[in-house]
Amino acid sequence: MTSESNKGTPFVPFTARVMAAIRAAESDRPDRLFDDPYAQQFVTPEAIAFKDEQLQLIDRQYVAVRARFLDDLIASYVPPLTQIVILGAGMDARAFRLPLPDKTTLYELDQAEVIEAKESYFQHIEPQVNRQAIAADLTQPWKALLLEQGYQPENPTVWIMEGLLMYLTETEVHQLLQTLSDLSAPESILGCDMLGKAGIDYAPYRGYFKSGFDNPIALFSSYGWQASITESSNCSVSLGRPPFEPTPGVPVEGRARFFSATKLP
Ligand SMILES: C[S@@+](CC[C@H](N)C(=O)[O-])C[C@H]1O[C@@H](n2cnc3c(N)ncnc32)[C@H](O)[C@@H]1O
Repeated sequence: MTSESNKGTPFVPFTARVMAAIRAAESDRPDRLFDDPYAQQFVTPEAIAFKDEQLQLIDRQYVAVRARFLDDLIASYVPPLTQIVILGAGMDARAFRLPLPDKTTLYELDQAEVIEAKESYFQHIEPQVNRQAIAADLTQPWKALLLEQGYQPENPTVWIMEGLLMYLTETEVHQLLQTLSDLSAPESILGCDMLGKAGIDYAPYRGYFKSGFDNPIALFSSYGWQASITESSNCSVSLGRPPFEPTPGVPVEGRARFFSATKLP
C-alpha cells in the first residue's frame, strides 16, 4: 500500500486508515461483528478507494473477522487479567470501545508519529481503561519504554498483534517475540495473525509483506508459548459469515491465519 501524502493532517499510516475504513464499514452493518464508532474519523477517500477497488473481498472480510476474533480473545481473558498490550496499534480503539473493567491497563505501542496523530484524534474522548500510549519503534529495543509506563511483568498479560507481523522481517519478528516473551508471566495470552511464506508473494499485494512462517506452532513454542491456529475462514463461518474462497495460487498454510497462545511456566 502506498504511503500517505501528509498534506498537513496528522500522520496516520495508509494501512491503518484502510483498516479503519473496513472497521467503519463493518460497524455500519445491521449484523455487525463489532461496533467501532471511532473508525470513521480516520477514513479518507483514498482509503475507501483502496478498500473497494484494490483490496480483495476476502481480505476485507478477513480484517473484520480478525477484529472480532481478537475482541473475543480479550473478552475471554480480561478479567481476570488486567493488563493488555497492543503492538502496532494503529488506530485501534479498543481502549475506548470495549466494555473492559476500569482497573484494566491497556498499553498501545506504535511509531512516534502514529501515536502523536492518535493522541490528537482521541484527546477529548475518555478511555474505558487506564490507557497508556507509547511511541516505540518495535524493531528497536522497547522493553524499557513499556516498564517506564508502569507495565508489570510479573502479572500475566494479553498481547495483541493485529496486522503487524507481516510488516516486519523474519529477524524483527524473532526479536519482537523474544522481547514480549521476556516480559510475559506464565498464563499470559497472545493473539495475532501471521502469514505463511507462500503468502508474502501473493500477486495483488506483492511488495507489502516482509515475512511469513511455515511452522508457526514451532515458532511460538521456541519462545515458550503453546499456540493454536484458527483458520480465518472457519472463524468467519462460526460467526455466521460465508467461508472465504481459497486464495488462487496460495496454499492454505500460506494464507494469513489467526493465532492464540498461552505462555507456559
Ligand atoms: C496494518 S496497520 C494495523 C494497525 C492496527 N493493528 C489495526 O489493525 O488497525 C500496521 C501498524 O503497525 C505499525 N508498525 C509497523 N511497523 C512498526 C514498527 N517498526 N514499530 C512500531 N509500529 C509499527 C504501523 O505504524 C501501523 O500502525
